[in-house]
Amino acid sequence: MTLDLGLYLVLDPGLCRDRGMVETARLAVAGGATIVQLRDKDADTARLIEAGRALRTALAGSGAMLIVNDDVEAALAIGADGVHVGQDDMDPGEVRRRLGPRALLGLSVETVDAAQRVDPVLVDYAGAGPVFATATKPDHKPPVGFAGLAEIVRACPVPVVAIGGLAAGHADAVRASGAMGMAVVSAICGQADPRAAARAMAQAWQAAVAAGG
Ligand SMILES: Cc1ncc(COP(=O)(O)OP(=O)(O)O)c(N)n1
Ligand SMILES: Cc1nc(C(=O)O)sc1CCOP(=O)(O)O
Ligand SMILES: [Mg+2]
Repeated sequence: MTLDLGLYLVLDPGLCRDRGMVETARLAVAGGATIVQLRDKDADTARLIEAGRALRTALAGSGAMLIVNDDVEAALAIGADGVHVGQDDMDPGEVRRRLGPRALLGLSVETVDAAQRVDPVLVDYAGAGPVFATATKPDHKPPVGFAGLAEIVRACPVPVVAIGGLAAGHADAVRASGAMGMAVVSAICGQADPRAAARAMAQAWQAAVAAGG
């Protein structure tokens, strides 16, 4: 399967509220999300596995990839397409060793220095941000803005997906930075109609790509 970072949904169980993560993901993928990340910072491995298996079943045949945040053992048990880790999580070399050669490995990079240190032999893509301050991740690093994002993209040897405070209206600027997609939580999870929200974002992204930005 080809890696398409275009519209990367990061799930948040709190923001999905009564609709739940599985239905939110299903609607978002119907609207054009290309990747879904299971991110539940309060769940232990057993709960992540349960949620991830339900997500995997719901997304089967959709073409969307399933990534698990932080937890390699859960990703392996789920049979997910990959794992995303941050600079303060497990070492990428160790993640790759446990994950095997086929699964995807995403790594957060918040600075040019971190981007330069990404090993493309181990890491498949980078999540760069936050572009803007966001209440979704209270412990986020300082916002980089679009200029900072462009510097990170230039320094990074793997494709970059931008994250942090993004909405459909940012597609042109994100694309102009050289990023290969937009990762969002609240712009989809927190919305009354996640499918329509995802469709608006996916269309904005595709238009930005078609415009050659
Ligand atoms: C696509 C993407 N990019 C960045 C992150 C943030 O990862 P991390 O810095 O490890 O923070 P937590 O998400 O674990 O709180 C991400 N999850 N996804
Ligand atoms: C999960 C996450 N990681 C970030 C980073 O900067 O690494 S920002 C973030 C949350 C993004 O949420 P929203 O789209 O609602 O702003
Ligand atoms: Mg993490």
